[in-house]
Amino acid sequence: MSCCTSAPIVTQTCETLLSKCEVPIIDLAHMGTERSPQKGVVKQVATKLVRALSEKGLALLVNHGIPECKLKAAYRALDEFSELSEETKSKYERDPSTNHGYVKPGMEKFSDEEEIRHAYNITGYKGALPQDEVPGFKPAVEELARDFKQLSAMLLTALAVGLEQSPDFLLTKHAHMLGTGNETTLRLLYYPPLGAPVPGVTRCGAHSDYGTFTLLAQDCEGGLEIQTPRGDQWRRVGHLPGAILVNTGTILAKWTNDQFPALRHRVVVPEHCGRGRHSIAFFVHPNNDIPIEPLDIKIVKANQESAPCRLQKKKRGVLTAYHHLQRRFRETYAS
Ligand SMILES: O=C(O)CCC(=O)C(=O)O
Ligand SMILES: [Fe+2]
Repeated sequence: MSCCTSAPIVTQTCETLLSKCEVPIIDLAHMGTERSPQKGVVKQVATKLVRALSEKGLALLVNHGIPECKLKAAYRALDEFSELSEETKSKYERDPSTNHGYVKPGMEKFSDEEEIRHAYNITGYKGALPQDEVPGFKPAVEELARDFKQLSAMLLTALAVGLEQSPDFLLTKHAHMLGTGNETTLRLLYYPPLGAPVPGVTRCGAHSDYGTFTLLAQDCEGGLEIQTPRGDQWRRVGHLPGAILVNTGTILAKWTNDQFPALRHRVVVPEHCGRGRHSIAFFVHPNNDIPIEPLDIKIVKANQESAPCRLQKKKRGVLTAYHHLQRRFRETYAS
């Protein structure tokens, strides 16, 4: 596996949101667990989370409880899988009916450019994992999926508290994360090294995520950029070792009437010879039957009056979480 310690260090001269102190950093230490949350700490996190997601659309989480060694084990597992023959990999290809499985380079496109990445989606539909070919794959992804699910449950609790709802207001909408009837997905990503930028080739085209929120762990290769809310600029996010990024997805944006914007983001090829990028995304989705329409909540922003969310009358033809997602998949997957 390419690793941050063995390759020459390229001095990063470019500014990032992180280097300009423009990404909120939220410390999750001592939040407790889903069963015994530390209410005072949850409240503090809740305030910071609502502020970060409403003002910036993203935050970096530290002391989140997911150890780096588990992330590295999953990075390694996908590296090993990517090196298998095309014929072997094709046995594990993504099943469009469950979204589970391997997505080879070129299969999923967010832009007109060629997008070179290997992805392995792990959903709650108990699809195949390459146990025989890569023995470390299953334990690595099972442990990580459990950890990401726990972290997401704590964040959903904090978010509900921050929105002045009962602590389980959002959790109940996500009751079946990684079970049937819920499209929450753990996704391992590997972008092989390209040497230098190649015209017409990118790593991941611009898009916003489809779910409630996404948690993203990444190695030190860099390349992740977000579009500023006015849409006029792309900014590098930067890398804070050990931190996990949280960003709003389009479902949370719809629930909050865009008061939590779903940031568009992309991954570009580094200007200097890169070593390959690894990242792990955990896409948090509500249960399939949950309607996606503005929620009846008020969002209290610092120094502003609370804004009512339900600005429109209930419309006919409201999509459920499931139909919302299928519509987005049709836009991005080659058939
Ligand atoms: O690799 C990354 O850092 C981003 C991946 C991503 O945005 C996605 O899969 O939705
Ligand atoms: Fe994304």
